[in-house]
Amino acid sequence: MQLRLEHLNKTYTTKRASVTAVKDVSLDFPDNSIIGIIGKSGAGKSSLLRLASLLETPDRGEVYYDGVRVDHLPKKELNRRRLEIGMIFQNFNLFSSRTAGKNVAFPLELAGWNRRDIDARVKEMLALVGLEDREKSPITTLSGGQKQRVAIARALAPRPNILFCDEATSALDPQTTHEILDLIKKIHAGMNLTVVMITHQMEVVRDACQYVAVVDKGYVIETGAVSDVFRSPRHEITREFLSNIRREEITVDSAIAYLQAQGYEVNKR
Ligand SMILES: Nc1ncnc2c1ncn2[C@@H]1O[C@H](COP(=O)(O)OP(=O)(O)OP(=O)(O)O)[C@@H](O)[C@H]1O
Repeated sequence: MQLRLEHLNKTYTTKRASVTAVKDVSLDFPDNSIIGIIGKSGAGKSSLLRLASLLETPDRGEVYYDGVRVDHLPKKELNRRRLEIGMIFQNFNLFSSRTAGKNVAFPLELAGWNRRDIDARVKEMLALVGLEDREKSPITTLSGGQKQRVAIARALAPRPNILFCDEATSALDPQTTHEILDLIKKIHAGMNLTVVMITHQMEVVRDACQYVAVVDKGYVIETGAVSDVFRSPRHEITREFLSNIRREEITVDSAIAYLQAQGYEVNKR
């Protein structure tokens, strides 16, 4: 699906203050791409995601899915559009009283699928995420990575054509993050799906996304293909995100020094 945002604005007013979280945001990415939206805490990423995923309506501006305007839809039409949207979250948002299989079944029950089709789809989705043997497992017995796999299976079970990921790997260790991003990329390659990832980690953008938008103080300050933005970032905030990943990367020399200190013989060739 092709997602287009035009001049979106959103202001939240509380008793104490009024905050404009999204300011004149326009974005337009190719069909079925993996898009990263990166920004610091409070930059407006989640607010933007809520507008793009139709959870909230903008004060001004427009949201288009495949060229059709979808903000401010009447309730019935909005509910129909919601079936086209999958979402996964940092804290998984699974039903802890249900098994893995029953979590995946939930949106299909809501959509009125019959029992036989639900059972078959649950098995298919759990196999897709590598958890075919955990259908009957209570959620509480699963690791963080396994929980996110169940959440992905649940989000994609009703065959949405866009998947929003809200800091989906932020609660996971680096190895599990890597595995979940690989899974999302594998699934994306096998189906007609646009993926929008909200993140504060440039590694996630580097490892999984084709396009990126950098958000700061409500504005999109830089956007483009990931390869172009990594090669020649134009904005200081983007450069800061990039230098953060470079600092965290293990250099060959530091890895060799570590292994030698552990008593290993290292052949530098
Ligand atoms: N429902 C709301 N009511 C009032 N203010 C809000 C609401 N949602 C967001 N804000 C404000 O809008 C600004 C942007 O918040 P938002 O959560 O979108 O940023 P973010 O980039 O997702 O941050 P984080 O990574 O910390 O979640 C913040 O100043 C926040 O306090």
